[in-house]
Amino acid sequence: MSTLLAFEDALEEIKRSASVRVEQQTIPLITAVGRILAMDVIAGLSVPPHDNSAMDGYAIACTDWQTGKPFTVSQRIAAGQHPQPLTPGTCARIFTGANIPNGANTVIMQENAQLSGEKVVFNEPPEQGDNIRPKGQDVQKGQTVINAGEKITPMHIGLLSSLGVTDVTVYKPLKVGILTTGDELIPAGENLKAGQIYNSNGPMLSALVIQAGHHVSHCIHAADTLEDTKAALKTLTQSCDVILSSGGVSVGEEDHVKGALEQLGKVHLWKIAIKPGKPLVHATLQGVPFLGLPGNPSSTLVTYHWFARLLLAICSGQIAERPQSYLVDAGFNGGKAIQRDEFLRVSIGKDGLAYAHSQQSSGALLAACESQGYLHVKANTQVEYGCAYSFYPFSGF
Ligand SMILES: Nc1nc2c(c(=O)[nH]1)N[C@H]1C(S)=C(S)[C@@H](COP(=O)(O)OP(=O)(O)OC[C@H]3O[C@@H](n4cnc5c(N)ncnc54)[C@H](O)[C@@H]3O)O[C@H]1N2
Ligand code: MOO
Repeated sequence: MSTLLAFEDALEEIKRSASVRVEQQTIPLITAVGRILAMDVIAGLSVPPHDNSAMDGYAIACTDWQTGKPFTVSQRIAAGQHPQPLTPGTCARIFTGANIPNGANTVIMQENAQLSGEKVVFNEPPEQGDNIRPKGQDVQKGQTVINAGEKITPMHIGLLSSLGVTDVTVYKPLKVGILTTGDELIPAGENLKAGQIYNSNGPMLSALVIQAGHHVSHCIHAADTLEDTKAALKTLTQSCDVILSSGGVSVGEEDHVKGALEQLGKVHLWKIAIKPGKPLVHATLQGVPFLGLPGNPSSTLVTYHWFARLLLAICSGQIAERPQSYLVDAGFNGGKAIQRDEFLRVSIGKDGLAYAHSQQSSGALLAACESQGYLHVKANTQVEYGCAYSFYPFSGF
């Protein structure tokens, strides 16, 4: 057990060794949702660019207001018009979004105004700044609004459009190669023979990679031989920025991934103190980062979520952030403590407590589908009812 690398140390090691693997390109903003920004965006103007009205109403100078005083309407300002300075002692009819005229410093909403012939009376004393959205309230000119490495969201597209931005410099999508191994595996659609099972990790890994915004450039299935594994790895190094594999990383005679890596590249780490997912391997093959995920489907899922996702994020130019988590009290007592960090598949009950799925085998995938996230139980810790543990919802990965 002492040869296993601690969970946090393994995360640090992968973070430290990874770097951006993709080039930059400039694309129209409207097509950029989900892409990774390659340069900070600095606001070239303030938003809003001028003080403007938050309400339909009347703009006045606060000091002109007196109880019962009738105001003459000296101008009408609709959104998009350039106002004249306010004639002292008068009011301006103004509409939502219209610029505030020089000399006015408050807007009274029309519901609080009384028309009296051609004039208007305001019953309540206004406060300076009422119903005015000041210049730069949203964004100040010169402010950094998005940092390089952030994933562009629909909100960013709106914000950048408000700044007049039409194009952004982003990273090209990361080309990810996927290798599955195992003579027992056949693709869905074929008839199962004795001893065979369907390949589920290949399609799951493809989906995880696509969901994260990367490009699956090549999927290969290798037979359980050293030669076939090496041939597949050579092909993938030629066409991919990063390679992920599933299976063949444990100690059995049929496990050839680690052996192939040792012959073709450099192995940085093997075996981590986590459950599930212990025999994870991290290597470099002719400059291409490689992560070999254990073949048990839940081990593949957990090691993808924690390690592959991080590696792909950094290689694609993204800021490497730990998935969102919060503390949740356990609604159960766990088994005895083990010397590995454990990621239990759990759901949050109506009482707000975390409940472990009854099936925690690393070979079981339905349990993950029926759960909401991971409860992180640190090495040498026993889960106790009512004690708090970090809960990582699947939606944060
Ligand atoms: N003597 C030991 N045996 C094992 C150890 C150990 O320390 N000593 N570790 C166990 C642990 S923990 C894990 S996890 C597995 C990982 O083994 P591999 O990564 O070498 O994976 P395989 O042996 O190839 O497969 C394991 C399991 O998963 C199924 N599998 C593999 N690929 C797929 C796929 N694409 N789709 C669906 N299912 C897949 C495979 O059929 C096996 O049942 O090793 C333990 N053994
Ligand atoms: O480390 Mo393995 O994934 O427990 O079965």
